[in-house]
Amino acid sequence: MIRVAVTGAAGRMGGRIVTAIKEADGLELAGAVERPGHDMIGQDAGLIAGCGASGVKISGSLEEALANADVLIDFTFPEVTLKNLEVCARLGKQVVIGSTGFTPAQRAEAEKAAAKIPVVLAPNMSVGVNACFKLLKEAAGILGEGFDVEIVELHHNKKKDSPSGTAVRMGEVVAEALGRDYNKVANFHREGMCGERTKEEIGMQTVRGGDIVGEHTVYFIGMGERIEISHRAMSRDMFARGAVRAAGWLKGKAAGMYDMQDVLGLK
Ligand SMILES: NC(=O)C1=CN([C@@H]2O[C@H](COP(=O)(O)OP(=O)(O)OC[C@H]3O[C@@H](n4cnc5c(N)ncnc54)[C@H](OP(=O)(O)O)[C@@H]3O)[C@@H](O)[C@H]2O)C=CC1
Ligand SMILES: O=C(O)C1=N[C@H](C(=O)O)C[C@H](O)C1
Repeated sequence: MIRVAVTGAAGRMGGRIVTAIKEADGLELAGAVERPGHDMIGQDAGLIAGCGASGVKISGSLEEALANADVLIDFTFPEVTLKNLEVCARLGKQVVIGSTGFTPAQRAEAEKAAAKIPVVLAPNMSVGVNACFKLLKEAAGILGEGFDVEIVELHHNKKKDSPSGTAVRMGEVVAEALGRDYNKVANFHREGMCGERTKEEIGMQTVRGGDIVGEHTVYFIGMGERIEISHRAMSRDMFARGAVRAAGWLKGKAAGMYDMQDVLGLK
């Protein structure tokens, strides 16, 4: 049995992950964490998730929640994730990270911790989005320079980071396939007399509103034709199932940084 602890257990993703662990074969919930002082501390994590009593109380201490766990699943925020990673590296626990919005410096910090323990870090745990990454590479390779690339993502009004981690990864995949540097060609802002579109830029547009779970479209726009590769998430459950699958996959893996392409065998 693989014993899993979950941070942000009372959050939007945390609850779905607690439920997905309960539904998975070979894994069990061993710990649940919220920030110290959170209203839900001391409550049963399964009851808060809506999947029935789990016997695991939400704790304000990561160390306590990890005491009986092999692996941590963390969907919180980069600053929190990095602190949690440090604790896991010290205690020799495996980690699955779904948090998004890492700066390059924060990403480098995560890589450092992953030299000590096996870590899966992915901006999107769904099979569909990971298939899209492959399709995008293929499409960009075929279409080449003749098509303008624009990426549009839509999310709920509580999302804190922009553009989404998934949209950034899509931009990186397309840029790499076209021999461009994403950090140089991504264009996040057009307003006023901003001039004609350059051939190289990749437009990154963000929409926020209501309860949209997550939608991503990459447009390849040519003269007289347009290709759109879209993914729409209908619920958070497939992200949670992906994270739980990654937690199972980590068993026996060497220290290092992995992503969902490794977990799904898509590399
Ligand atoms: N990789 C993927 O497939 C996906 C990634 N995400 C990413 O996951 C992250 C979380 O998203 P979401 O669940 O919607 O956000 P939520 O805000 O609903 O959840 C985050 C949770 O973490 C809690 N938290 C804050 N600080 C700590 C701490 N120190 N220790 C433990 N828990 C803490 C928050 O508590 P409080 O509310 O009190 O601050 C909250 O309950 C985001 O970065 C999002 O982009 C989301 C979906 C899919
Ligand atoms: O915050 C969210 O909700 C989501 N975040 C991820 C991202 O930033 O890519 C994945 C998903 O689209 C939902």
